[in-house]
Amino acid sequence: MTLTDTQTTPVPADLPADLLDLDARDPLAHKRAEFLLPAGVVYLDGNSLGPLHRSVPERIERVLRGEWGEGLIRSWTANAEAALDWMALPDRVAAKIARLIGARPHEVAVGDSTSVNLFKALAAALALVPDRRVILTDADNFPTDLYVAQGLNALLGGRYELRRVPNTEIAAHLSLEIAVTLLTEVDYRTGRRLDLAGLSAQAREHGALTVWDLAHSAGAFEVDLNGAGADFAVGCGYKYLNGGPGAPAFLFVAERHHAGAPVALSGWMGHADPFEMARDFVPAPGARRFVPGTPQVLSLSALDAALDAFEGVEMAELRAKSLSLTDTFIGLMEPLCAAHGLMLVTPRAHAQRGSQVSYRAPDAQAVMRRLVERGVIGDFRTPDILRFGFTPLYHSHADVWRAVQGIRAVLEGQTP
Ligand SMILES: Cc1ncc(COP(=O)(O)O)c(C=O)c1O
Ligand SMILES: Nc1c(O)cccc1C(=O)C[C@H](N)C(=O)O
Repeated sequence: MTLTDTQTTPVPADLPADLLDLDARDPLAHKRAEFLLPAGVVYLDGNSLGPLHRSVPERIERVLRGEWGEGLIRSWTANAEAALDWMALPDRVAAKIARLIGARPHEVAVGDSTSVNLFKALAAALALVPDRRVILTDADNFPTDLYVAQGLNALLGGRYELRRVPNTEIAAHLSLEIAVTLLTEVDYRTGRRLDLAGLSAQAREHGALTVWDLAHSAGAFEVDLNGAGADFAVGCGYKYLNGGPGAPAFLFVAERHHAGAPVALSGWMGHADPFEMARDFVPAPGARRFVPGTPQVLSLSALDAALDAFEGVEMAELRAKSLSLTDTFIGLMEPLCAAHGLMLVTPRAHAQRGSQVSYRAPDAQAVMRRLVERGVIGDFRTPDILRFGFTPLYHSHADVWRAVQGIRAVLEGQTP
């Protein structure tokens, strides 16, 4: 299959004029050409794995042959003045992510997986509220968030209660018992978006700390962690940030916690001076102390290159387009829902919607399998969810139209 400049994809002949007009006025339309996508595919799964950014293959080639092949170990420190040294690569990537999530560069650490960063964040947060014993979370939180909390609690002698409540009832369950709220801003199944600012403020009023999972937020719309007074956050590098499979994740630690938050995984690369080879851990300044080991240079380089897609992008514009895409999709899907028994589970209210649209559907797994065969790539999530992710950097309203035509064909049992 060839990877193509998706700008060459022809506009469907039957595209309604209002959608054509929305695409003609799209201030982000030029971004589409930066991504390499397979021809004939409508890719609605960038919320699981972002596509390949045009700059990545060239960057990886340069890192492989030039920096690794030729530079060898010298590349850890070479060309620092030109910001090309590997040692400070995590910091450069952190600065790019910081802009997208309303953080300052030294509040963001990049490395490890989201799960590992959840562990570090939760361990630090719990230690900062030593007199409380309840972790409040969403009953339907992403499994890794629940498993990490369970594992950490077991390590801590089982002294915490993991209180799981529906994500519509978090505020009602805040009390003086809660040590930490462990919440994912956008629900991976339904696409429901929580009120990060409001819940952070309410948690603070109750003396609880917040750990936010931004897996389905970072790069999808503007996030303002400091504006919200959030304490800790984590997120994935391979979803809306397009860093590639297994890309390093990020961890946000608000500056006010740097001095007091314990570093559970205190490794040598989080030391203030790793090559001093000192016997005792002295943390590096800022959030970098939370990345214990050697930076993952190849995957960090891919993420670094892919993040340039956000350069010059106004996040409010990104959000406006995301809402326009999801509104259009919801509207076009309405007759199909009525005819084929699909139920929209994503909130219609903009403030409560991430950048995906999901439906409960009869026979959802088989429907998604047929959709993928037709080139409309979304996700099936248990037990009966069809999930479609929209990414304003490379989707057009014409893509939404194409996707709905594909869904109609599958639901009506047409053969490709
Ligand atoms: C909400 C959420 N958190 C975390 C993860 C992933 O964590 P990790 O990067 O450790 O696989 C995902 C997706 O896999 C997710 O949807
Ligand atoms: N991380 C993933 C992987 O390694 C394989 C397949 C899917 C994923 C995902 O990211 C799943 C995703 N977090 C979700 O929201 O469903």
